[in-house]
Amino acid sequence: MATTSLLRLPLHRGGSGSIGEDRRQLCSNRPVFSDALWAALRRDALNSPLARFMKPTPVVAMASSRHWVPSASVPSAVGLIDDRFRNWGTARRILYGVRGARSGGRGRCCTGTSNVGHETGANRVKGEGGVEIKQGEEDELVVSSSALGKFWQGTEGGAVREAHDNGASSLGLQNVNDVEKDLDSAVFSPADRVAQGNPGGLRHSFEDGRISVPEEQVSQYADSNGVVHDSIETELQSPGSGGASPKDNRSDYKPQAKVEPVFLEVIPEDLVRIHPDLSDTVGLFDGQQPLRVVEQAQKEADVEPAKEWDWWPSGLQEDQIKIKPDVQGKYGREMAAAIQAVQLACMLSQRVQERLLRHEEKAGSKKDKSLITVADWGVQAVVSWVLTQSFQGEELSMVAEEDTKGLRGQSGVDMSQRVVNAVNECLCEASVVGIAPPKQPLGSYEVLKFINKGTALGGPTGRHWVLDPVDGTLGFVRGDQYAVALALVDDGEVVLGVLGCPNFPMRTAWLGYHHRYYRLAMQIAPPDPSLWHRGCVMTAQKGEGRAWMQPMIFNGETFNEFHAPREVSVSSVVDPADATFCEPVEKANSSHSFTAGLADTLGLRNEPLRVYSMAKYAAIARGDAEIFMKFAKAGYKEKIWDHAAGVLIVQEAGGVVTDAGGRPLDFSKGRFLEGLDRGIVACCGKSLHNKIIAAVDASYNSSTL
Ligand SMILES: Nc1ncnc2c1ncn2[C@@H]1O[C@H](COP(=O)(O)OS(=O)(=O)O)[C@@H](OP(=O)(O)O)[C@H]1O
Ligand SMILES: [Mg+2]
Repeated sequence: MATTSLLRLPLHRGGSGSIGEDRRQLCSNRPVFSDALWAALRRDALNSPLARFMKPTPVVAMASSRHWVPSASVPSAVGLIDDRFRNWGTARRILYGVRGARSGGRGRCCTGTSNVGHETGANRVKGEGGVEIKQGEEDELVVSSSALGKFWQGTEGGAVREAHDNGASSLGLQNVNDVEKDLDSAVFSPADRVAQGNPGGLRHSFEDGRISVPEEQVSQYADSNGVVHDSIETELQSPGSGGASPKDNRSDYKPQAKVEPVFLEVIPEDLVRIHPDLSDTVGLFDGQQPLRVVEQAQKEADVEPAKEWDWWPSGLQEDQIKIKPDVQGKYGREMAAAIQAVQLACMLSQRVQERLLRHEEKAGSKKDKSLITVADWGVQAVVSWVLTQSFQGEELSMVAEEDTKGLRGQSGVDMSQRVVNAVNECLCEASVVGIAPPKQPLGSYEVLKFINKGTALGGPTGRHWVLDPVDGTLGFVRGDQYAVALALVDDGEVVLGVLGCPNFPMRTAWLGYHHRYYRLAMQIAPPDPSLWHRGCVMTAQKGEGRAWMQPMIFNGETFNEFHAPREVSVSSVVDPADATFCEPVEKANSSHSFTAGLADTLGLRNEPLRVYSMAKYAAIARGDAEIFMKFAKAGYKEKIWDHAAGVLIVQEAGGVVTDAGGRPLDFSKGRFLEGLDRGIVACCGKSLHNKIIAAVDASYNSSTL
């Protein structure tokens, strides 16, 4: 049977460091007796890939608790119950580290920051020099160090990186020698070590770079899954606990190292229970188990009080809400919910965009440097909430662009609070789309849970909602076009598409004006609704052969006959000389030179229409343009949420969409459009489409794509 090493370090209750009944209480100046801790950390580390970078150097971990992790970050503690450490039975979260070992900086000691569990947002305390200890049911700290080695990766050039989910956490240590040098700087003198005594009561010695612990201190421990672990029993004590102990006397302790070992965090075991069965973890929060873990996290740690709404949100009483979009067809029920979700979510995105333009809100960036805003998360939460409300008791699988990584940690606290506020601000108006608002505002934990529902993997069977909460983020932050795109994939086929384009006016003529202009104009003199100045929502169901457009709900109005959908259809142009093609605004997303070459070959005379987002599909579906082409750089994998809704709407409006080889796009392979041949070509009709595919074939090999 596989064994992992586990060190169980009982923490003593009482004294100034006590964590007592109130688990949120901070533990200040709680020394963690490092010989014990370090022994635990090193014992397996020395048998891990990290070992070759390490010297047998005891480092003292001095915990002094200062930082409290706000409840908003707690779901992040369970947010990645997926990969690296799944072979654990149970573990508690330990963050330990050394001040100065900052990510990306001039790290002074390779200890850095780590979780002994899976990714828990360690970065938020990195470099802050504080320690936090949250207490679980039992006063016991469990350190399992077997995964430590996995946390670190040696790269080809000998560089050490944190194999942390947050890719930004390179320690900036360039080679093995640097690591060793840095470790040297963290050595505490033997005299210090003697002075420290061996407070944990753990006897061990270092020989040939390996740590050895006397047999009698090692016992076996079986976790709840029956996995047997080696365990070492020793003690951690807080300064005031239990009277005169040699361990208490550490307030004058001063490490000689330039770097100061810092933090340690423990969270209740249940928060980070890891499911040994892989099937429990696939799809993350999609399965029951992980959600239960989140639930547990809420109970244990989310202290945010649920507040009542101060007022009945929209002025409508629940029993007055009668509006329900009446949608027929096989997926009529789903379509009705999808329209409500998109209409409501667009209210949120519009608000956020206005705030961005007024500089009251700002965008952040993701790991891949792409932009993200409150609206990306907020829309995802709102759509997820509406779908959950609409299909209560039914399983909900959602493949969506965002996850909650960027909302974790210290840096994410502020953003997550803004997201929660935006979501509540929006949900309290849910009755405008015919849904009763929640009885009380959602807490941060709930909002993050709704966002996390989007982590499903999709695939060839079953129903999966596919969502791009803000497509065309660049356009969005620039105050330009963007789309909220929701589709339903049933057994691998897109069967329903709803595309909300808040800045894409119903009437094409208005496209000539920048939407900021007419927004301004509207404030001065509100125009007649028949001017169709506002954004639109386009919809289609598979097999209907028809596509629809309705005005976006605006300024808190409720659904009414004006919002009834109007049918749209593609352009009837067949002559390339009269056709207009759309393409992404950014060259980085699609080669403008390649499409210019194609346009030339085909005799397209009009200037390309460069529009952000899936509004391009909307433009084709309603005849504003004839062709949409996207040729990303080789190696870029298109995501299903960037196309699903738009593709169906164009097809049902009478258009043709394929890859550049003329094959249908395959939405059955998970989160990516696997097997896509070169690029995407959407066209108003077959004959134009055939010409483009032929032209691509003729010129692709000589292109630099
Ligand atoms: N390198 C690269 N190549 C191709 N495509 C990429 C690339 N990087 C990102 N993306 C995806 O493109 C989505 C934006 O497409 P747009 O058509 O709106 O592009 S553009 O902003 O008008 O240039 C954009 O969607 P959002 O992230 O939702 O904005 C991305 O999914
Ligand atoms: Mg997108």
